[in-house]
Amino acid sequence: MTVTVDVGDLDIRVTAQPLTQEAFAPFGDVITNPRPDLHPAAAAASPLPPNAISANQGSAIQYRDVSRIRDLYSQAPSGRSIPKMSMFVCAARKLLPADKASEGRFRVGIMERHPFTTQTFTPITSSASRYLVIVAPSLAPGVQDEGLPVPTAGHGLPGRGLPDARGLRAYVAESNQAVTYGAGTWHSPMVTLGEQGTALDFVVFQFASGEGIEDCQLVEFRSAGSREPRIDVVIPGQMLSPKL
Ligand SMILES: NC(=O)N[C@@H](O)C(=O)O
Repeated sequence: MTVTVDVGDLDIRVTAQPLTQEAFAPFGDVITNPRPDLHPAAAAASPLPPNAISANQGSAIQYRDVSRIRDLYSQAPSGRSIPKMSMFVCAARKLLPADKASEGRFRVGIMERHPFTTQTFTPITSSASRYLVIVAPSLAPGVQDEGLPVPTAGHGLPGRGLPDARGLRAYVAESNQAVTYGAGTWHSPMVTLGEQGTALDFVVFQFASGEGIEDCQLVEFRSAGSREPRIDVVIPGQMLSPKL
């Protein structure tokens, strides 16, 4: 089910920032090797981070609980779920021109949420290597979202309410970072960055019931009259240039 939201003459420009756990914390988790400097061979002799253990006869480091996974379908109308692993092959999006020639701009027309489950996107080696993570907090409940089921109990959930475009945040992720959207977190469908014709492949893990309205709720931004809604993310030039 798609809810159409009239954003009137809203004109928003958000500049994307690098994806870090600290910046993204209100919306979910970033999963990346916390100590790329630490080789498993050295792990036996060096102190490890608190969530790490030496594993596989000393040939690996295991970092535990790297992301919160939630299955809240016991609170859904269906009351059932199964774990789902899928793959999304995400084409690099065409960006719009921005104020500076080096920058790119992405117009956000649609947001979605999975109210009863976290959703983890893990990139795997592909022709593209960066992506944009766009999220928004929830507004207070209103008449337009009355029909959308959400969990009523659970610590730290956004709860009811349509996306608050004024609170939009955008992050540029590298291919060594996976991201978990918190249950019920409004987010844009994946935006791969890179040359046209390239794509970034993701292994995606979530729970689902098979009931459309429980699994994925969509919002489309519209503007009264003929004008397109202006909810834009600006990607700074240095985040678009290939890595050295
Ligand atoms: N995030 C994204 O690209 N898509 C999804 O969340 C989906 O379930 O379709």
